[in-house]
Amino acid sequence: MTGPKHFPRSGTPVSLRGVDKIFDGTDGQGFHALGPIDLELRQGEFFAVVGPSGCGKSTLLELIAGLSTATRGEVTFEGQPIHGKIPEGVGVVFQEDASFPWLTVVDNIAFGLKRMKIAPAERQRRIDWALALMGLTSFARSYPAQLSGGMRQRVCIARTLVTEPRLILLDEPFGALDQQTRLLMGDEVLNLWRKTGATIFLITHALDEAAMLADRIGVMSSRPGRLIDIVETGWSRDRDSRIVEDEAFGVVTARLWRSLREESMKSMGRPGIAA
Ligand SMILES: Nc1ncnc2c1ncn2[C@@H]1O[C@H](COP(=O)(O)OP(=O)(O)OP(=O)(O)O)[C@@H](O)[C@H]1O
Repeated sequence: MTGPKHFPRSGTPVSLRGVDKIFDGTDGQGFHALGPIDLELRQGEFFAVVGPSGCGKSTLLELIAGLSTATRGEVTFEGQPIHGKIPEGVGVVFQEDASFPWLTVVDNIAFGLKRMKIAPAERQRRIDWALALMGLTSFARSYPAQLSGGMRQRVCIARTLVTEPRLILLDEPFGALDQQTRLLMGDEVLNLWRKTGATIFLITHALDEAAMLADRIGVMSSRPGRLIDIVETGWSRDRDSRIVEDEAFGVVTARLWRSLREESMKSMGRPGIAA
């Protein structure tokens, strides 16, 4: 049982240059949600973004996913401008449990392949691989209601994985889960990241989650969100959730909090309080 085989090992999977997002405001004024943002993801890296509530994290992910269009600047995936739809090779997993309750686990996962013209044998290979990778093989015939929240989220990840994305976008995928389950789901994601070779872009409000999972962490300012710091964690590729016991983990989370504290207070309308 094997996963994707032919991933490019060099180049820039995602590039954002001078990107701003301005929504139409209710009073006729534009609502500057994001930017300007300049960012280049590295091939095969795990990049996380943290930032205060409402700073534009989901907006940033939607721009990369092709679900929204930049007002200014350019967003590219593997050198091609992104607009209008999710590019082939990109998979997205959202926060909410998006499994289909009327389908079994295996049918939920197969759903991700529906629009792709794939021969039955290859389909089955990918489904078996994703079931095994996400630890769902013995639950293949179960319905989502028979699974825990963590397992349902694994179904959603598996549904994305069968499309063999080269870039996986995760928007607070563990937000609804308890702390222990989140740490263990983090291990699952690190495992799939190693096994697929995909580039991962994760949005999270949890500093410990970002610190545990990512190679690099972008810290965003309060709205309009800009990148005010990029922290390199320096973890080895075979890390897992035990990294939280490491002294260096405390150093990374402390640096993130230092960068974020003032910005978080601004987003709560309380600049400088308790400085
Ligand atoms: N379609 C839209 N039209 C108008 N305003 C929007 C739209 N989508 C988002 N916004 C606004 O843009 C800002 C950024 O929203 P976004 O959801 O990207 O922030 P976030 O950092 O992901 O927030 P949170 O951490 O609370 O989930 C918010 O003020 C939000 O209300």
